[in-house]
Amino acid sequence: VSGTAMRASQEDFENAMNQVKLLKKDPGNEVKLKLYALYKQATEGPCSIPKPGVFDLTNKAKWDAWNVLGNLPKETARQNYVDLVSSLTSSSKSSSQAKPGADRERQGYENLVVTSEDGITKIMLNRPIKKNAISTQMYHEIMLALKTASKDDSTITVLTGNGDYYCSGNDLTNFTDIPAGGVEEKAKNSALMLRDFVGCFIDFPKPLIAVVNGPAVGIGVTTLGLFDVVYASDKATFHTPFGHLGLSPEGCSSYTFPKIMGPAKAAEMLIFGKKLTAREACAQGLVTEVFPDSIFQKEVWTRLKAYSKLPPNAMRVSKQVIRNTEKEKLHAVNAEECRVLRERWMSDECINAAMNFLSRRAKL
Ligand SMILES: CCCCCCCCCCC/C=C/C(=O)SCCNC(=O)CCNC(=O)[C@H](O)C(C)(C)COP(=O)(O)OP(=O)(O)OC[C@H]1O[C@@H](n2cnc3c(N)ncnc32)[C@H](O)[C@@H]1OP(=O)(O)O
Repeated sequence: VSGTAMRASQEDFENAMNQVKLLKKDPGNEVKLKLYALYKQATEGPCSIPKPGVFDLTNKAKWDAWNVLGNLPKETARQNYVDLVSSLTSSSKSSSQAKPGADRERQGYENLVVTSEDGITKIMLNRPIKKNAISTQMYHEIMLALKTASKDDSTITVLTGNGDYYCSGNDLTNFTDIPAGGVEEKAKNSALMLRDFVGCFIDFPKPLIAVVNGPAVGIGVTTLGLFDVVYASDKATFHTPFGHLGLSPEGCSSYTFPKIMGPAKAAEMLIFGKKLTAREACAQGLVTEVFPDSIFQKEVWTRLKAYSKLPPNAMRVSKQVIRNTEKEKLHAVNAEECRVLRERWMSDECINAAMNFLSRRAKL
């Protein structure tokens, strides 16, 4: 694989890294080693670590693959990485069956349905049997969908849920998938993932609207403080049971919620886990408007279609003027929340709460 015609940007490189995590088919060890080597070369330069012993087969294979790249420049390695990922994703696309309407519906996501129509990109969480709980794969899919939507030709972007729930928060089975490096490694990687995930909401450049079709829990609620507009069905509820789960707030809610509803109301939600009805959430400023469930979809989409026809540049610029004064602060809050959570996830309080749910001893 070579790529000298164009130079891949850091953003292209990061997108390619996300795409690798979403590959449906295992590309095989040879390709994985090549990806590993190009990644190391692109990020660290030529291999300078000691050669592993002959019996350390895996690390020796990785070392060989990296070392063989010699003095290949970092930029070239980055471009080759992007080219290689692109060849993997295009071959997997052409081998999967095209669905009718695929021009408007972006396929390739396992737990999202992403459509673009009437100037609106709709990202729908699509795991209704698990109440749209967000698995690790889904965090990556949502990040990719948001990054793609930020660059497409739609004027506004909507996040919503399929089924009776908007989102039941973090998938608690994420606590069971512990890698060889143990719970510390999992907590470290999860904190990085969460920071990137919330960062995508902070940096989203166009109007971002939540269409909250049903109950929202945990991170499905906290991230609402980073949307521009939140419409809710009167069947929706808003629950952040961090205390019950031995957790602490995320999604910048430790900053946005006190700002939106005042510190006392925010504390009741974020420390004591008080569940709000849609009307209460609206009265406290977290929700823009509540609609009876029977007319929710019709009313909201009629309104959004009208908004999507407004001049796109004016909408973008207005959003940025509103957001830019806060951006640095929001990123700092996000980093601090993730730092605290990394500790929480390793606490007995948190691990016991997750295990109680998973062993069906507790539910919210
Ligand atoms: C070591 C470190 C690892 C850390 C990894 C962290 C990664 C980033 C974390 C970001 C921080 C986010 C925090 C949060 O979001 S906190 C909130 C977490 N959510 C919950 O606690 C909700 C748990 N669910 C429930 O209490 C109930 O399911 C609910 C009230 C939502 C619905 O109840 P109902 O009776 O109507 O329906 P069921 O319980 O029968 O649900 C149907 C099936 O869906 C499964 N389900 C629902 N929610 C979740 C969930 N959050 N995680 C996993 N699975 C969920 C439920 O088990 C049912 O499945 P089965 O049919 O197979 O039994």
